[in-house]
Amino acid sequence: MPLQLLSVTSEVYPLIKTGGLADVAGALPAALARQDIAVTTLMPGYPAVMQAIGEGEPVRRYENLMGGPGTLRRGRAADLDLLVLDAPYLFARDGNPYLGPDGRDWPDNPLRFAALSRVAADIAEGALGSYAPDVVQAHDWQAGLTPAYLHYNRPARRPPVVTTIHNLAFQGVFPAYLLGTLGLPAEAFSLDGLEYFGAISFLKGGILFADHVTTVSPSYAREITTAEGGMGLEGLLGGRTRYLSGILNGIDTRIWDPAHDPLIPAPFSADDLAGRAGDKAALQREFGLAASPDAFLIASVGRLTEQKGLDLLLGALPALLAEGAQFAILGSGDRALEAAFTAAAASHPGQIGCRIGYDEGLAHLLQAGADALVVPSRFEPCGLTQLCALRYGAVPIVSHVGGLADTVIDASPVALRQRVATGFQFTPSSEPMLIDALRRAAALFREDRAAWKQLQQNGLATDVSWDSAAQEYAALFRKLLTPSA
Ligand SMILES: Nc1ncnc2c1ncn2[C@@H]1O[C@H](COP(=O)(O)OP(=O)(O)O[C@H]2O[C@H](CO)[C@@H](O)[C@H](O)[C@H]2O)[C@@H](O)[C@H]1O
Repeated sequence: MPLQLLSVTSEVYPLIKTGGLADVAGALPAALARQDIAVTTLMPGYPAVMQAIGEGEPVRRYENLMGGPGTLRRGRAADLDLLVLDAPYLFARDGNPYLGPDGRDWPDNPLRFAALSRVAADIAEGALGSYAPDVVQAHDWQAGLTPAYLHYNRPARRPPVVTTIHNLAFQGVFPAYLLGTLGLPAEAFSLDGLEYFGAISFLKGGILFADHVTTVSPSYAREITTAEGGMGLEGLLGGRTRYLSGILNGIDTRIWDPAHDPLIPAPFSADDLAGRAGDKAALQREFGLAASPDAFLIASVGRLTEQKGLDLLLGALPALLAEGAQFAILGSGDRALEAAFTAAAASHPGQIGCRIGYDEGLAHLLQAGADALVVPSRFEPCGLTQLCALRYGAVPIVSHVGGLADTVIDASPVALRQRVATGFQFTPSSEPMLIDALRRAAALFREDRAAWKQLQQNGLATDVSWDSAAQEYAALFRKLLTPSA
């Protein structure tokens, strides 16, 4: 009988995605299945999700869930076993799951995600009868109240809960007066409860009341216990290091497979990188760059935010152009950064190309056609784009933080000699050090193509699949079920 895991998440690829959380929640179930773990995913019934499961099978009805009715429906979509919280007054809104059309957080976000966590706790307690999980995995602040409800309710059945932090920058902090509305007792407003600088924090609840906390890389697990990386929660996290671990993310190697990728014009593999030339030409066409096979083409893909250090990249563009390099960027986010990269492309036609928006196909083309992928993050819990880059032969140029530090081997003279390097790292995350790394990369590309090809082949040979992460999660879940643990 497989171990039954309830995964609680606010987004799942390919049903709804704003960031890497969706990729992880979408890919882990298949990898865990190979470890004899059956995952059921609880998520909100956004319109796209309701459409994907149709009617589903109603398994529980709520007359009053945070102020309105809801139905929990069982269904299957995208190869996932789903429990969907169909509560139209909370979730029947198109577009971004967290933001209204004005780009601001929905004002009722605390109610929306408390409802998700409340239902998760009910399922954990055994409310469904037909299904009761052995272990619960609560992802990010949106599921953070799950172990808090279990703590304050003191149910007879209380399976272990693992809280997984994908990004400590988002904590779900809301006014304390909401406690009653969220169905939490007044005692929860305390230092050893949800209280956080005079407000309440959903993620604090997730950390405090979980049996174990994971984050998505070993380095980030360390960084979040420091004043610099802990975002105000370092004290709590530092006091719980016995229950805190970092498990490095993978990527879905079926979706990201350069030998069989319908989203790129020319397939390739580690043994035969020749196809990349066709992909590079297509990328140059698509981004309006000069059709030059020998130009050093650097790409960037992701959310345009300060976290990702894209303001540093903006400052480094003149140096990059001075190296004769080309630059292609795909992303969306901060309006000022969107405007700045759009303007940079307009003033450097043929050298800089920019696409604002979200586009899976272009993301694949960028990875397949670019010579290098730059990720200059200020902090990075894991990072998925550099993993895709490794698998696609786009040499990653990354800051030495979090999961970036854990997944890229810098092309130091020793690593080059030993033929183990996979990319370039720089530290600290500053403009001068980024420029230095870009210059190092440009020089190697120009002067030693054999060494460059070795970097690409080492990247392609790196295991970026979910297999070892799934083994680590499986070992953790099983340990939590062992009485002596
Ligand atoms: N405009 C666009 N068009 C197409 N595709 C786009 C895109 N913008 C982003 N993507 C894709 O979305 C994914 C984002 O992955 P990241 O690791 O950068 O996630 P993010 O920072 O959101 O997530 C957080 O959670 C993840 C998962 O744990 C951590 O890896 C990460 O460090 C943490 O910040 C990548 O697969 C990327 O290709």
